[in-house]
Amino acid sequence: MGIKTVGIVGAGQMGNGIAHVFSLAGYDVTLTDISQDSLDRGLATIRKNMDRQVTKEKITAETRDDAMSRIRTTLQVTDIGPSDLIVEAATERETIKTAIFEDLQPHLKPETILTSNTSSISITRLASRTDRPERFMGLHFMNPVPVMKLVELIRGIATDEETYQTMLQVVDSLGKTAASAEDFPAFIVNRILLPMINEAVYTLYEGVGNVRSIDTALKLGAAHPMGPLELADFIGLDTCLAIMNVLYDGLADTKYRPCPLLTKYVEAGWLGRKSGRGFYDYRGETPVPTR
Ligand SMILES: CC(=O)CC(=O)SCCNC(=O)CCNC(=O)[C@H](O)C(C)(C)COP(=O)(O)OP(=O)(O)OC[C@H]1O[C@@H](n2cnc3c(N)ncnc32)[C@H](O)[C@@H]1OP(=O)(O)O
Ligand SMILES: NC(=O)C1=CN([C@@H]2O[C@H](COP(=O)(O)OP(=O)(O)OC[C@H]3O[C@@H](n4cnc5c(N)ncnc54)[C@H](OP(=O)(O)O)[C@@H]3O)[C@@H](O)[C@H]2O)C=CC1
Repeated sequence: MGIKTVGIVGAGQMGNGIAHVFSLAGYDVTLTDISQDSLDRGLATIRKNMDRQVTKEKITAETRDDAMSRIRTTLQVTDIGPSDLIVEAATERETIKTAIFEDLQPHLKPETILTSNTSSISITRLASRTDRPERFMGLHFMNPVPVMKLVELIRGIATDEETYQTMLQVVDSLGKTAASAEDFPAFIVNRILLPMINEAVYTLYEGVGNVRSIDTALKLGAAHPMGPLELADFIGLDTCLAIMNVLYDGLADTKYRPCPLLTKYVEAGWLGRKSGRGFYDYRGETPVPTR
């Protein structure tokens, strides 16, 4: 099926990045969120990131203006019902995602494809709560979306071949590369990445190193572009904890036990960059380690 219109749920760091790449690729995008504030911030971020691409001569000012004009925002999730493709990118909590799909269902076209950008939650289970498990897939972008080349494609047990082929074409049209993963907790990237981040938090918790030494060690010693604690702050510590809990519960193996220090940061509301404080404090000129 030809995809022209895309409805995106959640205007947070992933949702606005996903709107950015779809609109630049020529799709008509409608972005929805539960708060006007998040929609305003999401649009401002898209504009800022496109401005940066103009400055770096990756796109022209005209391309940016065309793309921005293809993005609409709405507080009513039902407004995105008539889209050809839905990308759900709301908070990483299964009850939230399920409720969104339930609210959307009566407003969808029969042929609409549903996708979730979930980092870890079972696609089969999310799909089973909708009226179209055969047209439901995991479409997992990486952060920052405009920069990272990969999109993981996850088929649920019932996803049909046509939907999979359509989504392969969509990923290609965005200039990204797809990697297909089976539907097991946290798929491929986060099955490997999050235990590493969790281990970095244990390394901090046990006093093997401080925030700065752990990040410097992995950046300069293993050529990672960001240290694991800096990356955790970038992803969002709430999201990191949610992914570890899905791994721990879904695979029933103690090796995925979330570090108590990660839980403590989340309980404090220190969620990383998005809340101004995490393993680093971002409220001043330069980030300052909190341990
Ligand atoms: C949790 C999940 O479910 C899955 C995940 O996403 S896990 C997270 C995966 N992501 C990562 O691992 C990111 C690791 N970090 C990096 O790769 C790099 O630090 C980074 C790309 C984020 C920034 O790179 P950097 O070199 O430190 O900064 P910077 O020079 O500002 O940016 C590099 C390029 O990206 C561009 N860029 C950075 N952020 C951007 C954004 N949000 N939008 C558009 N362009 C952006 C910059 O303009 C720059 O472009 P040029 O190469 O043309 O100069
Ligand atoms: N962060 C990352 O690096 C990555 C995250 N992901 C996944 O993407 C999804 C979003 O993550 P991310 O963007 O980081 O999270 P954010 O917290 O930045 O954004 C989530 C957004 O969803 C909104 N939201 C919450 N409930 C609803 C709802 N019922 N309807 C509409 N919008 C809602 C939130 O609004 P409010 O703020 O008002 O609550 C917020 O604006 C998650 O599933 C996450 O696992 C995937 C790849 C990478």
